Amino acid sequence: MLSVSDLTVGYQHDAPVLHGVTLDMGSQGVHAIVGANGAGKTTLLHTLAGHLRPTAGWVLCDGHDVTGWRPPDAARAGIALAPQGRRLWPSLTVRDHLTVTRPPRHRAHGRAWNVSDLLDLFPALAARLRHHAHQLSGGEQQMLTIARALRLAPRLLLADEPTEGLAPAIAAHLQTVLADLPRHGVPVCVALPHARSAAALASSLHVLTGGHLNGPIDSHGTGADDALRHHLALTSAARPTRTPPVEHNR
Ligand SMILES: Nc1ncnc2c1ncn2[C@@H]1O[C@H](COP(=O)(O)OP(=O)(O)OP(=O)(O)O)[C@@H](O)[C@H]1O
Repeated sequence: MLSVSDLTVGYQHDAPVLHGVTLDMGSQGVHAIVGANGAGKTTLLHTLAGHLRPTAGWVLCDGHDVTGWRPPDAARAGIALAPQGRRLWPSLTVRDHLTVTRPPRHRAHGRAWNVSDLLDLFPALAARLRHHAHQLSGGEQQMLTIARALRLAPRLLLADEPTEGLAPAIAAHLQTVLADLPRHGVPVCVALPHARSAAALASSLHVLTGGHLNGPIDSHGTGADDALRHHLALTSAARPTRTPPVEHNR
């Protein structure tokens, strides 16, 4: 549903962070953007969500040119961002976060998620409904960040480093939830620093290095040249144990 072509984006006009990035995300699966700190993952996701305006290239949504769109335009098209750093509202409770967030009117809807659906997805939040965001653990805050984004009934969820700083067991739980979202009708684009966790989660991987995007590579490493495969350390141990829903929407 969302694609970018030859995209150049930066914060200063003469110093682009992303160079000629081309990426096609279909309406299924989990797409991972893998890159080291500072590679430009957030820059790419923020451009998709309308927070940054490219200096060159195109953004297409359902085949329409939406280059330079603003966040409300992206939200109306069904793009929801679960941002790095979570950006929860400290004075609001968990229940408040889930009830004040609603899909914008006059927009393209994905699956509707009511509060009980979200508590089924994240049972740990059920006991925390009256707690304020700042009283939650890091893992609970991340669950709430994803749950809040799902309340927008997205057609595509952008998740920026959702497992950053979390204990391995909590990170694994969140990865499982994200990997299952396409089965609930929500494709995902997730930015992650490590290829191993991305390979366990995603149906296709792209790698950002030096502002250039490589890939797609499927979860078996197909599509990677030898140098990139070595870089990713996509060994058999890194492969998912489930059968991945590899898609061919390009
Ligand atoms: N608001 C900004 N103003 C100027 N430069 C920025 C800004 N935000 C990010 N950058 C620069 O853009 C580059 C890419 O940053 P970005 O946050 O997109 O990377 P990232 O891959 O998400 O990194 P991380 O994993 O550390 O979050 C970095 O060199 C960063 O310093």
